[in-house]
Amino acid sequence: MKDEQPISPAYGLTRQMQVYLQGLQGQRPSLPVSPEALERQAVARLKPEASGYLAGMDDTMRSNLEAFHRWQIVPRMLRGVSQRQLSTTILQMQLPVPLLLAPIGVQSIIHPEAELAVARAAHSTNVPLILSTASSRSLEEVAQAAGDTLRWFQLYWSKNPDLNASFVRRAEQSGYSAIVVTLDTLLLGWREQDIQNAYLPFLLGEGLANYFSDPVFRQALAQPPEKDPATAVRYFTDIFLNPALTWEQLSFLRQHTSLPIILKGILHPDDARKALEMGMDGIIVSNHGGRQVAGSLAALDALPAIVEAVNKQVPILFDSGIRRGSDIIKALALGAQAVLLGRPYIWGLALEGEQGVQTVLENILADLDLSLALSGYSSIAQLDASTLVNTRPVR
Ligand SMILES: Cc1cc2nc3c(=O)[nH]c(=O)nc-3n(C[C@H](O)[C@H](O)[C@H](O)COP(=O)(O)O)c2cc1C
Ligand SMILES: O=C(O)C(=O)c1ccccc1
Repeated sequence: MKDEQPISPAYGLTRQMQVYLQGLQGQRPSLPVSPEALERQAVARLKPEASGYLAGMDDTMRSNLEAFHRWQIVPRMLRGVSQRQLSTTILQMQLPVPLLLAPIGVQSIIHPEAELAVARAAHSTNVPLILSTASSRSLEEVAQAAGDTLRWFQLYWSKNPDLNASFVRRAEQSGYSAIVVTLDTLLLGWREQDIQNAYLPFLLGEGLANYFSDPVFRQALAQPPEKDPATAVRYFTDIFLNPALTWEQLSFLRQHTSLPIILKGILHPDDARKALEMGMDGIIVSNHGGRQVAGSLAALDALPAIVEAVNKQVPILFDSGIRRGSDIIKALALGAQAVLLGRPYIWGLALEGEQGVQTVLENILADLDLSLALSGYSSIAQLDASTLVNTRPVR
């Protein structure tokens, strides 16, 4: 697939025709094409604990989706759109598409192949990935499955500074080319479904591959995790989140890596300015898919003011609520350089493993390509505020 150059000048059309031609042979897509149907099917397939874990705060998730609905694309005609340019450059890294896989932890509760299936699908579609610290497979194994696909490592800043430094060193050695520090999860939010189900995957040892394989983590234990998993899990729960973290400590990380550092979970323009002050290389505007603060603003509603505050000094990425190609267009038009896709690829993973992730990615990219062309654009670089109208302004 990669050699076939998945993002051809007519990617969307090629994908459409592939599906329609299969239809002539009596085959229909096995995976639901609409994200809403995909979610329904995945949720029905998963165990209640796993689908409960995927959920977030209903009102914040709804806000994320509604914010996209308030912005609408104004298509332009006859501007020559036979060739489309979807690639972009961020921090001197070439992204084939303005889309990355969001870091999502503990994928073993979704599918036995977990992050390996996702990494293979990222490779076959040439979509960059961001690996969670809390992955079910080690960052080294995932790197191998991802081959030469662009990859970044997401860091949960633990209470053990040596462990943080070790994670960063391992990521550097395994070809991860940026460190994404997640700021919005210094504690886990009040997650009603998980609490109702009395379910936290880590306590069952899920999602701890990077910890259990880490020399610094292992040194802190009297017995290796294989011998005494209960104590290892307890040590993990003691250290893995660090609510004492403050801006000043970001300089520690700066000293420990030459990789670009990108802060994930920014929602206020003053925090974006603070990131610039601290010499950070990029930010991700995100409300964590509505999983942390019930009643928080939609991530998309936070984007314009942050774009203004950052004033092009560092790249801005966006996530929380991306479901279709048109959502990508809207986030880019509002000033993001690229977006992260979260739950939709996990729904694909739940239903069809690697193939499911691949199909979800092929579909959203085909949709993006066609929607871009039909809106009158031959390059994502042409998207700007004039692409959109805000039909229902915020109260
Ligand atoms: C099940 C689940 C686990 C997640 N785990 C992580 C994680 O380990 N690290 C992180 O930075 N973000 C994590 N996120 C947040 C995503 O990276 C992303 O911000 C969010 O899913 C985007 O919203 P969307 O799902 O609406 O696309 C997780 C999200 C979900 C749904
Ligand atoms: O569940 C999450 O949203 C999340 O970000 C997380 C936090 C700790 C470990 C794994 C995932």
